[in-house]
Amino acid sequence: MTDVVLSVHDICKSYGGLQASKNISLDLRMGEIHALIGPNGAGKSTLIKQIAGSETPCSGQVRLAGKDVTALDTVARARRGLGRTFQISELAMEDTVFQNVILGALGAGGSPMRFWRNVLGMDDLRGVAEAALERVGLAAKAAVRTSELSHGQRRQLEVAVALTLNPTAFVMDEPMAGLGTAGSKTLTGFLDGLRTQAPILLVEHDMDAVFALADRISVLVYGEIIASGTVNEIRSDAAVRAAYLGDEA
Ligand SMILES: Nc1ncnc2c1ncn2[C@@H]1O[C@H](COP(=O)(O)OP(=O)(O)OP(=O)(O)O)[C@@H](O)[C@H]1O
Repeated sequence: MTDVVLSVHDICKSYGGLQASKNISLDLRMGEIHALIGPNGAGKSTLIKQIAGSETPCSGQVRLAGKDVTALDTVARARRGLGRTFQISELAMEDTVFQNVILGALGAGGSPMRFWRNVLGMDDLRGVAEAALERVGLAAKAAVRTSELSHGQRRQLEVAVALTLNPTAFVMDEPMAGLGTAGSKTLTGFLDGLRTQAPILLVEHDMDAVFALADRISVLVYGEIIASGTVNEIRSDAAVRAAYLGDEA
């Protein structure tokens, strides 16, 4: 049996004359964190959007848990187990932590009430939300207004929202963005423990976090994967050092 949970095959995407994805193939395996790194404008977000379903590739295929999901929209992919967190937070800052988890779960269900009423009663939904908050360590903050959370706690709350759909894979776009050194360290520890629940495709510029977390790293430059390997392989790759890492390696 294959341990590949999520994969893209030969994805191409153009915006006018600009080729943002050039024949990209990569996979995410059970239990791992696979980091996707590269300079600004390399095409990381474009690839993530095609995986999540908010952009359609010109050619190529996205597969989730062995099924071709290329033709499905974001909601359908979320229902099939794709958990996503965003570069820019989509949380409702004036709502409580608990309301965000409930609303997030309802929203991810598409036409909210209809979907969830078919699947879960309100008590069950509360239970799902409470379990998700417990899992990310925010149970004690359930009644707190979201704007009062630290940036790091908001990231954990986004993960809690994603957890309500019991994801088989996570896709995270720059979760460390906006966090200080201490916040990044805390979130790094949290993500480290999350990979056993569902593997994580992690787009991240914070190289300390990437080197601490990644089982594998793929490097994207000008829409192309120029290298893929373990942390040590990538750190010592001359082309990667020249194109992106420089002294950070
Ligand atoms: N909707 C769009 N229309 C036209 N060009 C786009 C669009 N989205 C992205 N691009 C272009 O595609 C290229 C890849 O952009 P993308 O945002 O995917 O890069 P990135 O690696 O995520 O960058 P960053 O690290 O800064 O977030 C860039 O040249 C960008 O200007």
